[in-house]
Amino acid sequence: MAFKIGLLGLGTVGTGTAQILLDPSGRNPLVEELEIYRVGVRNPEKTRPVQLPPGAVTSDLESIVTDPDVDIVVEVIGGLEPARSLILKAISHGKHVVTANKAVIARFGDEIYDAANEAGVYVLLEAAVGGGIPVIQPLKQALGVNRIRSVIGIVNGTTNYILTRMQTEGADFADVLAEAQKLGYAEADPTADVDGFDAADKIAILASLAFGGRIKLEDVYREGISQVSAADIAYADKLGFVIKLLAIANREMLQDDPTDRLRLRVHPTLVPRTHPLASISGVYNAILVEGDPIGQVMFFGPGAGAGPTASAVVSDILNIAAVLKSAGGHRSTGVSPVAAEENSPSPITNYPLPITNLHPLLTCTHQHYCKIAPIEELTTRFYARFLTKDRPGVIGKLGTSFGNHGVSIESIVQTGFQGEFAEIVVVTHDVREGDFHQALDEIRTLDSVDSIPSLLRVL
Ligand SMILES: NC(=O)C1=CN([C@@H]2O[C@H](COP(=O)(O)OP(=O)(O)OC[C@H]3O[C@@H](n4cnc5c(N)ncnc54)[C@H](OP(=O)(O)O)[C@@H]3O)[C@@H](O)[C@H]2O)C=CC1
Ligand SMILES: N[C@@H](CC=O)C(=O)O
Ligand code: NA
Repeated sequence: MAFKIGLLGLGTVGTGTAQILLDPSGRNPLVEELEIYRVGVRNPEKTRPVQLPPGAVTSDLESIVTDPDVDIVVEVIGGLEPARSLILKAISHGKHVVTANKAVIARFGDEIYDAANEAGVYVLLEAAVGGGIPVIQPLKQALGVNRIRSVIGIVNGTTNYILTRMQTEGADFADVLAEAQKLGYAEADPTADVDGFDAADKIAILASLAFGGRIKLEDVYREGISQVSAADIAYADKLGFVIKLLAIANREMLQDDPTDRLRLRVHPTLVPRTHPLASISGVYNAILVEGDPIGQVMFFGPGAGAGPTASAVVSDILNIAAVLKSAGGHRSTGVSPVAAEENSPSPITNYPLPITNLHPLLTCTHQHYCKIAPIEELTTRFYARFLTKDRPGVIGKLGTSFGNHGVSIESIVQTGFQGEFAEIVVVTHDVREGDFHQALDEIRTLDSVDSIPSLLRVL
């Protein structure tokens, strides 16, 4: 019994996926039963590094998702449209779907999972978060009995690659980004990586699984890495930190907050050098999950790139094939309900059967939306860099303004000069974000303060 795959996209991830499927030797024997049946691309004339069955490649992707012979559609074209419509069409034609597309799931996951549950098909997305790292399946299965307290991750390979190279070699931001693009790590529009959108999509997906509710993407607070300068990387290093783009989801059950809200945020963060996430470098990702009773568990591995991401894609295909296989026949010889409904002139008589009882550990069934606390209510430490006039008493004035708003300072140092201005770096103790910003508003009015070029949170 072969499972016919309709592969949408033959770029970085699609090519890696085809390479595994075309070379099953030494892998799980079920891989031999997965057949690349059709492949959809934008430009079928392009020379490809994989040899595909004759006539398999087409630019008519709709014909793949509606093809009655296709069992599993693999969406690795990326972007929002036509990805969303193709996934929905595949579902309505009874196809199971595997996708690496976090952007589409973070925005349209509710619509897609409602449709999939109704149609009795699976939509799996292991590749969408952490590339090759198994993290989606463990959250759904192996960690499912835990009450999750927090998920903290380095979930974007491109930005971690950029920050690592800036830190270790003093490399230039634009040069390293171009390299990450060449290596196939970056999104088609790399601002999705640099400005934190990709990490926000990923933490929304992880939080939804960890905390068992849907997440509205606009509730995720987001900052990218473009404001991180070489100077901040150097000062952070002197203070015993490395700067990482972290994606954080945690549940804070405060005594005076009975609503049990989540805090969701993506921003560059000073991570103490002794923290397990501090040593994650290059394109590697890591996701630190804390729950009860397990305590801490960390998932680590390559977060982007053809081979690792394809490993996750094919593991999802394998999971679906295994479930279909253990359920016995997965095709019907009757007339397809879709063909009947569409009054098809040539009724389809061999089509994928919907599954009446979807495996509860492979599906996503939650319906309610999680409550999210606003960023102003976050309590965190801050790092701030100030440019001030070189006058006596400036540090005292900064201290007074912070004190006026209940901000307690852990360290304050004058680090040097930038032209005519003195540079002062402050690290605070834990402070309510809203109070910290009020203090900064007051500081900005001080005659001796020129500007505040950097403001970063500290883990
Ligand atoms: N790259 C990575 O490391 C990772 C990527 N992902 C996700 O995987 C997905 C794919 O990424 P990646 O492989 O890097 O992307 P690429 O840009 O390398 O490949 C995209 C592929 O899809 C095809 N395609 C794109 N748009 C259309 C369209 N409108 N109609 C037909 N074909 C289309 C392209 O065709 P053609 O070849 O003819 O141009 C190409 O084959 C994205 O959702 C991405 O976020 C997830 C984890 C890691
Ligand atoms: N652009 C993404 C690719 C994987 O999801 C990244 O850099 O992490
Ligand atoms: Na993954």
